[in-house]
Amino acid sequence: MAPHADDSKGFANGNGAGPSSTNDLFVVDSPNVVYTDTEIKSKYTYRTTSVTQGSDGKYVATPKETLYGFKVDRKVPKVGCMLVGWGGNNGSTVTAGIIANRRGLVWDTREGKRAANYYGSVVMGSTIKLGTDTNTGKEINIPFHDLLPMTHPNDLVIGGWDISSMNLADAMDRAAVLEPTLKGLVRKEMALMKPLPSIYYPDFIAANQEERADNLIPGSKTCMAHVEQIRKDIRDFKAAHGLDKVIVQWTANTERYADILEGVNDTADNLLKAIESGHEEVAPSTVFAVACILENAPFINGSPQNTFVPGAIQLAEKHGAFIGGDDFKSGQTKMKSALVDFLISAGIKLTSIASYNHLGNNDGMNLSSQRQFRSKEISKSNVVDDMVAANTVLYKEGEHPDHTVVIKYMLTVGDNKRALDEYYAEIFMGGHQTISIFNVCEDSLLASPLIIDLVVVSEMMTRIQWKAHGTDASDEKYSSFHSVLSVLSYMLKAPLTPPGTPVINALAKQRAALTNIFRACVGLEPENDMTLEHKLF
Ligand SMILES: NC(=O)c1ccc[n+]([C@@H]2O[C@H](COP(=O)([O-])OP(=O)(O)OC[C@H]3O[C@@H](n4cnc5c(N)ncnc54)[C@H](O)[C@@H]3O)[C@@H](O)[C@H]2O)c1
Ligand SMILES: O=P([O-])([O-])O[C@@H]1[C@@H](O)[C@H](O)[C@@H](O)[C@H](O)[C@@H]1O
Repeated sequence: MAPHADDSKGFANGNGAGPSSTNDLFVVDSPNVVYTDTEIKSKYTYRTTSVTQGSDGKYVATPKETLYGFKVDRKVPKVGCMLVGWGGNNGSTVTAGIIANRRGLVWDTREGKRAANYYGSVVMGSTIKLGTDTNTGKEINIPFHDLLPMTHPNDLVIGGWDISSMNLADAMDRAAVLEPTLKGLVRKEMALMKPLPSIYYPDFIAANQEERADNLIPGSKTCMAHVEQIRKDIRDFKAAHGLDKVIVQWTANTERYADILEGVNDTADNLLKAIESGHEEVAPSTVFAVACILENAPFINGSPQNTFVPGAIQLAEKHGAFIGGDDFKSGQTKMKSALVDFLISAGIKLTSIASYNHLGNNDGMNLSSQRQFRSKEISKSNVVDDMVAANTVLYKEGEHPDHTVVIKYMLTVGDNKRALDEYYAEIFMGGHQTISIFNVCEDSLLASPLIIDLVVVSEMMTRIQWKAHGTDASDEKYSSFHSVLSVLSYMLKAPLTPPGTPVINALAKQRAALTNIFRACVGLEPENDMTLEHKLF
């Protein structure tokens, strides 16, 4: 008979319900995992290695085990996704994509018929290794989405804000991303979608954005009324659609960095006071973050600006609200975070990276302004830091490859960004390796699946709790993960992590962290690819 959770005794076998699987695909048969109709509880031994360095400089590595308990709420709620910048290229494209998938649309193109899909979504388009077939020894891989009871993007209710009043059908035309045949199939539904008015503080985005700003909440700088209006919008959206939960994402224009000022945005209290007093250094994206934190709606920043000033992070921690960011990792940088990992972990000394791109969408027009470009330059440059720092064989302390980022606005190519990269490296005995890449990134078609992944994973994280297993399980209460959702890093260029914790940019490590944390929630060991079963016989 399947084990059944009994918190008074911790994890104990009992006469519980049969092992109803987390889904139709699999069930974990283990004394460390118990299923009830509402929860999955797992006991997980987290194995790490603690290292100390003796006075002789020698390292001492000590294997360490920490026992955790995870609890997953199996009830998939009704989820809303509110996008800031809904009328933009990404917002209109992801909305059309979800409608097309929900309705199973097929449309004509010059290359023949195309059907709706979620390609580019790690949750909906990739698989994870469940294990090895007992009889055949072959790998059994399952869709990542089936690992835990995650919400399905087809079920998401989409809404949001934009400083442009354009309805989503016209915004889709303005974006010029999707095939006319597909647009025709979703136009009627999207024409009924109109962004809520938003806050607009001209100094934070390029002046060339002013002409589209015709859908505004009054006030050109921060005030508590703006926070309250956004909170009300979230509540009204939730009520109007009978939602259990709302996730908010910033896919609006890239803002300039805000100065970090003592007494203004350095603490939660000072940030709230600064908003109350209308301080000019509080950005619209930070106002949205504060509103979402106070409304307990997870807020994800898909752009590179420093939305999460120290006061915003402290406020999120204080309220136990989830935040994540920064800057969708969609194309050129995603490639970089994989290629640099490959080169450096192969012992090849990368000495320079030249990353150039040009694009002709509104994002590119906004980035043609230096202060907004600077935000993007930072997020596109820092992505190699962890990989370089980890290899002290190739790089001396403080040594770093030359790295330049150039972004140019060229209207003609529209949303189909051209990314040209050159990776130059030293190899064996004075040789060199030069890798030159020409990468056409259809930016919104690459970013939209990330918006979906960020919603699905963030929402899943609101239903996962953990506890450290001491001697008496009954006294321990479950807690949520830290407010800063660093588990989202795979989708982001500049991953936000809890203060004082390391930033990991290597793409493979980011994906492993995400999949292995979800595996632990059903009591499965991390995937380690040792495949000893195929080596030791
Ligand atoms: N591949 C990608 O497309 C990609 C990758 C990484 C990051 N991003 C970031 O995602 C964001 C959106 O990209 P996009 O191509 O959709 O840009 P876009 O310019 O087409 O859309 C941005 C939208 O935000 C709106 N907006 C601006 N300020 C606003 C405010 N204060 N409140 C509400 N709406 C506001 C604009 O009117 C516009 O409709 C940009 O910041 C971009 O840098 C995009
Ligand atoms: O994700 P990625 O392709 O490296 O980066 C992209 C940049 O190349 C592009 O210039 C910018 O407009 C997009 O917002 C995105 O940030």
